Amino acid sequence: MEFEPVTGRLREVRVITRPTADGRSSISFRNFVVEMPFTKELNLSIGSLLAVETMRPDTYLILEVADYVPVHYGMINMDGSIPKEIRDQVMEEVERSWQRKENPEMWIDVFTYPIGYLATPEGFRKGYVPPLPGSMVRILNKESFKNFVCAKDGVDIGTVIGQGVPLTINLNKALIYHIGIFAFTGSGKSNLTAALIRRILRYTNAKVVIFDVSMEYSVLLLDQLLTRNSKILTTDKYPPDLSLSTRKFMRTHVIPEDLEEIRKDLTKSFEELLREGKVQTLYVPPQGVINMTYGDLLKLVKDQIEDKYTAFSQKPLFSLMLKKLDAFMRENKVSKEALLDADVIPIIEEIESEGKTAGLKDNAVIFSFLSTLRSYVNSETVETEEYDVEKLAIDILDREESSPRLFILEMSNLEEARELVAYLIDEVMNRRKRSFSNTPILFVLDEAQEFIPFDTRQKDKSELSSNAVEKLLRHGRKYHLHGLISTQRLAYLNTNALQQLHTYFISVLPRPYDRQLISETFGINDTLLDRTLDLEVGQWLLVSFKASLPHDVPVFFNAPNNLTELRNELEKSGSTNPPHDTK
Ligand SMILES: Nc1ncnc2c1ncn2[C@@H]1O[C@H](COP(=O)(O)OP(=O)(O)OP(=O)(O)O)[C@@H](O)[C@H]1O
Repeated sequence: MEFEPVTGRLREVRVITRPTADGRSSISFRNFVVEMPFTKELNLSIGSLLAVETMRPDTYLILEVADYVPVHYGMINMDGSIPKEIRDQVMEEVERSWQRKENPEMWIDVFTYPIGYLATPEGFRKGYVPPLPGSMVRILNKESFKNFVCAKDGVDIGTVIGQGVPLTINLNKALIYHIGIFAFTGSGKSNLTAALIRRILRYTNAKVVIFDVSMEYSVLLLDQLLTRNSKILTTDKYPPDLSLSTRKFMRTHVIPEDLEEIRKDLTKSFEELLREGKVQTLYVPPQGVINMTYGDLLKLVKDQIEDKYTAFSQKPLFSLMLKKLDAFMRENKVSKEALLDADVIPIIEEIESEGKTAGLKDNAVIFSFLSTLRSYVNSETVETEEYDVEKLAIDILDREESSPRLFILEMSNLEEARELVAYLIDEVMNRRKRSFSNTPILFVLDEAQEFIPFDTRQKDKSELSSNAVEKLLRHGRKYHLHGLISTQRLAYLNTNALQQLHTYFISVLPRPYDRQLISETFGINDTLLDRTLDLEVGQWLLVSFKASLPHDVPVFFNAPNNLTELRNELEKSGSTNPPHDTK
């Protein structure tokens, strides 16, 4: 470990306790105040890492800077009770002394907190040993910071604020443990999402499925759509005439201001996408014409038990079937929303054999019920011309190297979108369970509060989408199915889903509740999270829990501008002309 030349001393330890965001309990944070000299050599910023001696020899506690303020001894007890004239005199004197620099009456109070790591002669390890008050505190230099924070051979996703080093992350691991992007509207969520997706497509073998309710990503990832095997799926109908459909495409998509000057090139590129058949209409069945779920079967069997016309001799068998279904679903973690599949056949066979042993006649109702059920689960799906959810799931799961890697699902109707999210995730999960493959699939949910709200409803289909996404986040990892969710309000989100994410990107969240929720989930100091309020568009705090980074250190960084990357790529592929030389 190497350090900056300027050192400080640990002056105070403060423990701050506050009620949790839900008001049910309380949470404490340790804060350490370090005194650093006020000198121009001091190289310190929010997010800098410090090392302080502890009670154990050769063991240093690592602290992260959450805030820092200059202090002048002359003003320590200054308040309104001191006469104005004296106050003015003192302040003028203090103002002059800041210019003189390196005056022992001035210093910097640095507010830090322990991030849960110790530096020992054997290297870094997780843990906490109390530091010794008064002892020396050193600042990790750029190289040591980089070694500790950034993933070796990782993918570059921007620049660490204050350090100027590239922030590299382990993208594969970030994917595995799901990703969340949280920020107030206009902070750059779509920009960061698109920048991450282009890196996922480039550096991993994952397939990406974007549920796009704001119709943004066809533009933000246009270069990827042009150069990769990909699909834009829309519930809208496009006219067969190419120029008319291109015009419609341009009309229905928002072109960011920064791309206005290449509008003509964009039109040509969209025409190319349409000509190549990369834009397809997705057939969504009218309500009710959907495949049977396990929940539907449970209801059918229950109805048989309750039906007064069902023969008494058969009722116990229906009850047995219900019991077996219940046990099967519990054991295999099959939800009621899961589509009914051939896995149910052994239960059908068992009940049939029980019926025969019990001496039921061949024409008993239960036998015809079981036999129609068997034909239903064995039936091949009716081949239709339309590109539907099932065909989409098959394409998403296609293992061929040449199969599409990027799918953008454009959905302007929210209820339809929720249904689609639920059916597609269920269909992909069920098919993956039956035919395993380890190609990762990432589902991207923008405006996640619409799909996994805190308060779900059956009526607007949010119950359906929320259950499916929760299942994806809870169990998807086993099947290499992952989620990236982005939202502007955490408070409106299903908290069960939130707890499954291990990589968080946070920018400005104006509501204290949202920030508190994050600090409690990850045990990050409130003061550090409050600094996200100062972030500018495109600046983020990355928090990872055993995922993107080698150590769990919250890190502030500048994200790349996706539109610049898009323009560069379009230029490289000859889709746009290089900008005119203005020199
Ligand atoms: N890293 C960045 N560098 C430069 N510009 C950026 C960066 N991130 C975002 N921007 C710009 O800021 C603006 C808002 O970004 P973006 O649309 O991604 O925000 P958002 O959070 O998704 O907004 P909304 O919630 O309204 O969809 C855009 O013009 C975008 O190009």
